Amino acid sequence: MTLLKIALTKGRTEKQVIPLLEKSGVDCSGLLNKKRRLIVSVADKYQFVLAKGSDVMTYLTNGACDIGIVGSDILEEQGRTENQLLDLNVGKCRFILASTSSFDPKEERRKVIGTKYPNITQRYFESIGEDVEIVKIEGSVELAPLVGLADAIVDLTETGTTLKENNLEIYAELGPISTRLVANPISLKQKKHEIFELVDALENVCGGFE
Ligand SMILES: Nc1ncnc2c1ncn2[C@@H]1O[C@H](COP(=O)(O)OP(=O)(O)OP(=O)(O)O)[C@@H](O)[C@H]1O
Ligand SMILES: O=P(O)(O)OC[C@H]1O[C@H](OP(=O)(O)OP(=O)(O)O)[C@H](O)[C@@H]1O
Repeated sequence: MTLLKIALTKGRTEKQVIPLLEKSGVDCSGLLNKKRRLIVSVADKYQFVLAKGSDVMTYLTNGACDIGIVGSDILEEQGRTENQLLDLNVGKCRFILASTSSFDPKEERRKVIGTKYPNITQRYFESIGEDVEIVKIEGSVELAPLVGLADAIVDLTETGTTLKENNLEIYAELGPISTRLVANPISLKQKKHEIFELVDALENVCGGFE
């Protein structure tokens, strides 16, 4: 049987995708009991490679995996939005510009923006004709305007709890995000049947692109 190698973003994405796989008929007990294992075979058909989100597309472009499951935030940041087969409609959140209540977006000086997403931030400010300085931060981005590291941040929000609990306000909406299934184009030719069997099964439970 042909094995489908799937680079799955570990952590939050993995937790949201496992129930979808189960609903589509894939027995995920191996994944649920994986402990610290990073490669898990499931149903003799799939080999899940548990990767960091920002590395998922590297496994695809280098031919190490056939399929990737990753947030559209990462695809947009990396400029790798092609070859998406399915919107899994989980991991839903939004890109926002946020800061403290004293932030004035109209103030005419070169602002400092803290973010994990420098390319998206650059594109957004270019689109509104503003030149900003971008400071790359790897996590807990909400800290930046609170400690004076940045005037504002571009980050993700889902429930709004993190912003609220840190007294931050939304100044602009930059677009929606969700988890996507992406194919390696070479695998799509070589393993077309296996890939579409999985895509069709998942599409029935997640709806696909709207
Ligand atoms: N608050 C959120 N609500 C819903 N989806 C989110 C949220 N935060 C992130 N995501 C989505 O889930 C993906 C993985 O997020 P996660 O927080 O696990 O990654 P991470 O910040 O890189 O974590 P780590 O550094 O611990 O690996 C993101 O790329 C994004 O698509
Ligand atoms: O609107 P909410 O539901 O509160 O979610 C938003 C938070 O979730 C993500 O952080 P994550 O938990 O991934 O931690 P991180 O700061 O280490 O990236 C994101 O960067 C926000 O901080």
